[in-house]
Amino acid sequence: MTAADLVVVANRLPVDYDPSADDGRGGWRRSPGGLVTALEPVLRAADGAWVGWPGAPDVAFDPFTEDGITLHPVSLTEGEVAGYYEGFSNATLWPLYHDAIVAPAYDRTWWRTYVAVNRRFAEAAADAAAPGATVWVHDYQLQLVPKMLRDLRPDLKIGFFLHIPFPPTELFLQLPWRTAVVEGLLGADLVGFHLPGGARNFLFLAQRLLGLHTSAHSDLDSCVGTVDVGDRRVQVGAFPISIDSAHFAERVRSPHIRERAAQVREELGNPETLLLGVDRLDYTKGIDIRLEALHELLDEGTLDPEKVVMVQLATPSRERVSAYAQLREDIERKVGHLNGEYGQLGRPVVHYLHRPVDRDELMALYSAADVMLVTPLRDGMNLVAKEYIACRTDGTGALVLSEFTGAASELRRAHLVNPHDLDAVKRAIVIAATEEPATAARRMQSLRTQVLHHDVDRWANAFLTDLRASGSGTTAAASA
Ligand SMILES: O=P(O)(O)OC[C@H]1O[C@H](O[C@H]2O[C@H](CO)[C@@H](O)[C@H](O)[C@H]2O)[C@H](O)[C@@H](O)[C@@H]1O
Ligand SMILES: Cc1cn([C@@H]2O[C@H](COP(=O)(O)OP(=O)(O)O)[C@@H](O)[C@H]2O)c(=O)[nH]c1=O
Repeated sequence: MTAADLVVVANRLPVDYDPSADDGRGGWRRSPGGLVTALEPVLRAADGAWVGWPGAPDVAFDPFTEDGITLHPVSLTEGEVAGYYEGFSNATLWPLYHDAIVAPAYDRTWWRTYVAVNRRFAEAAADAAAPGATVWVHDYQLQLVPKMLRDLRPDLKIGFFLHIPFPPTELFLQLPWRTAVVEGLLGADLVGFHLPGGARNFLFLAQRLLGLHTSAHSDLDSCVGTVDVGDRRVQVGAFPISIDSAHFAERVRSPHIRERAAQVREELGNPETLLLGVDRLDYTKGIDIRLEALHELLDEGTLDPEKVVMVQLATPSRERVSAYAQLREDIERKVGHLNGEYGQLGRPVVHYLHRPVDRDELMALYSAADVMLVTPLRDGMNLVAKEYIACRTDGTGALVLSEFTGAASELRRAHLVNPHDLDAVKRAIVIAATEEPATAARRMQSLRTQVLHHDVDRWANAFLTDLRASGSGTTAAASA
């Protein structure tokens, strides 16, 4: 395999290996989550390489090419999946970075596995990159890779982007390995976050934990500051991610998706109001909140069970992490209660699917739904909110959106809610479902303008342009 000029390094490859697929012969399927949705079109256009885990333990594959991208699988043992992925990434960092919605666990053996696996990713990236290449490292699972990779390959341009929120500094300071994480990230030439707040928190920590000289700017462009690390100047910026908006807007118009959207409404009994939720089954997503809101609205008679139907897709996620197993029980109990009290024979009020749904079916659902419910307690961005808007090509539809998503900072005309305030969520659902059509259309028009103009190409270009320009500026150490 020839080395690539642009290399993406992420925990997952864009495809997951499922050993039980195809009657036990094994097969590949699309990986879950918004990171893959966002990066796949960017890398395909650049003929780049992607370094990542194939999603199953104890399998090893040589590099191969899929759809124009060279994939470099990184093998993990069962024990490494438990310590690095389920443990340190998803039972320590994920809850800590999402405002400690569940308590983060601090386990020294998980940390040691995280260090060892980060080193393996850094070595794989060093092998995949051509001389002077650009390497773009992604997300909380790989925060040590930038420094490890710089030590191996000082010739590379190294960028890092965090897809989840960067936490308030007092929460981050709980992490026993906080200094090593900040040092790891500072191996990059550019460290990017969705929002300026995350970038500012990181600048503060670089100064506080490592005593480094930092400067912050309040200008409107994407760069919010710099950190001087020896003779290098690291840029720190905010780059809100997006979707391939034009692709969604075009594909949703195809006849088979339109027909499927009409069929969905028909199959659901042509409800007056179709509510939709689309999430990984994650405690950050606030699925329980929207179910509670619906339950109370039905209890008090504000919504009529004859006229409203909710569809909730909940892709299985991180099922061996205990908080996720607990969440599944909770959500399924709530769905059962709602249907037990308000469903009819053959006509539940909540249709709940616990499996991944493919993109065309998802677009048909976006197209069919009157109100999209996006109510996370915390979310880095939330691409689902943007996908729904891109699919509303006729200008109808309404979005109820948590203030605590990254998307809320751009989608100001959505029905913004504080998900901790159940009455506010209920009010927003009712307003979204009943708003006068001309007012709703003006809202949707403004949301569509935002999403169609700020697409994933713009995000990637902004990041890569700043990355390629990084390294300028003289630090005190360099001029001494
Ligand atoms: O790989 P998994 O453990 O199955 O999780 C799926 C992905 O979830 C997270 O996605 C985030 O990235 C999105 C795109 O930037 C963003 O919109 C969303 O708010 C985030 O939650 C995670 O960050 C990825 O690494 C995972 O692959
Ligand atoms: C439920 C479901 C989702 N998708 C796709 O997954 C991503 C989700 O991205 P988002 O940023 O909203 O959140 P996370 O990354 O999961 O934290 C989005 O592109 C959805 O279209 C899917 O393809 N199929 C599904 O069933």
